[in-house]
Amino acid sequence: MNSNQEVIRRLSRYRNVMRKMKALGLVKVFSDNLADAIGVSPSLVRKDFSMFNLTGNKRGGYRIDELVTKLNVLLGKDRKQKIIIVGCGKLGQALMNHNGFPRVGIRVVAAFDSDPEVLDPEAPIPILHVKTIRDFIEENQIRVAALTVPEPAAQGMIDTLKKTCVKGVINFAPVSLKSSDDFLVHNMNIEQEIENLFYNIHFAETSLAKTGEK
Ligand SMILES: NC(=O)c1ccc[n+]([C@@H]2O[C@H](COP(=O)([O-])OP(=O)(O)OC[C@H]3O[C@@H](n4cnc5c(N)ncnc54)[C@H](O)[C@@H]3O)[C@@H](O)[C@H]2O)c1
Repeated sequence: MNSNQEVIRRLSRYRNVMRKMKALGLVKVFSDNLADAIGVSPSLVRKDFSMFNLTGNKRGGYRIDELVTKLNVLLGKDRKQKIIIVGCGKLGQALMNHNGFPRVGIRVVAAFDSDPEVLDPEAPIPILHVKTIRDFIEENQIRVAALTVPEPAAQGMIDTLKKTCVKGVINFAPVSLKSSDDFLVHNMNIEQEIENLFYNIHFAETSLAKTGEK
């Protein structure tokens, strides 16, 4: 992830924390609170905010309402976040039924599959044939897609999406697909994440054991 993406990810996390604080009745927040909540230093919070002219001060803190509104604009949260899902198998269906999306303003507007058996154009989230995907994307100005097709179909689908107005894909197939300047791919490789977790645990345990030996 490049440094811009890291800042954007932090802004989104600040926003989510502040929405929870607001729901608890809090009016102001300090950089230390946000830093604690997302595990960074207070000075990094202030640096992130000053980069986007988000005002407040060390003593008086930031007004949560104002900051959330400004972050919404910065992150494009004031616009509808429509996504489509490509591949309506086990994972695609799980994402379609995920009730966390509406809470954060994300709307799954349609899903696509190549298997005629799973199509359901009349469903609340219509499942349409993938051959109609380009027209649907252009008509509905879709900018983000979730890719839940089998690995062999993933690159071909990226090539198709690149010819549309889609600008970003979250890819769940276990293949690392490349981003370009105007087309972002976030690869979510669950196997790799679990493997890394095991490696990290193993590394921590063996380092601890070595330290104990000294
Ligand atoms: N199921 C999981 O828990 C899980 C977890 C992490 C990652 N993944 C990955 O996500 C992807 C989907 O997994 P799944 O378990 O849902 O598989 P699945 O076989 O249940 O579903 C895949 C769906 O994609 C459709 N499809 C195939 N080619 C297509 C194409 N060219 N265009 C449109 N649709 C197409 C199939 O008809 C099917 O409905 C895989 O790459 C898998 O490795 C799955």
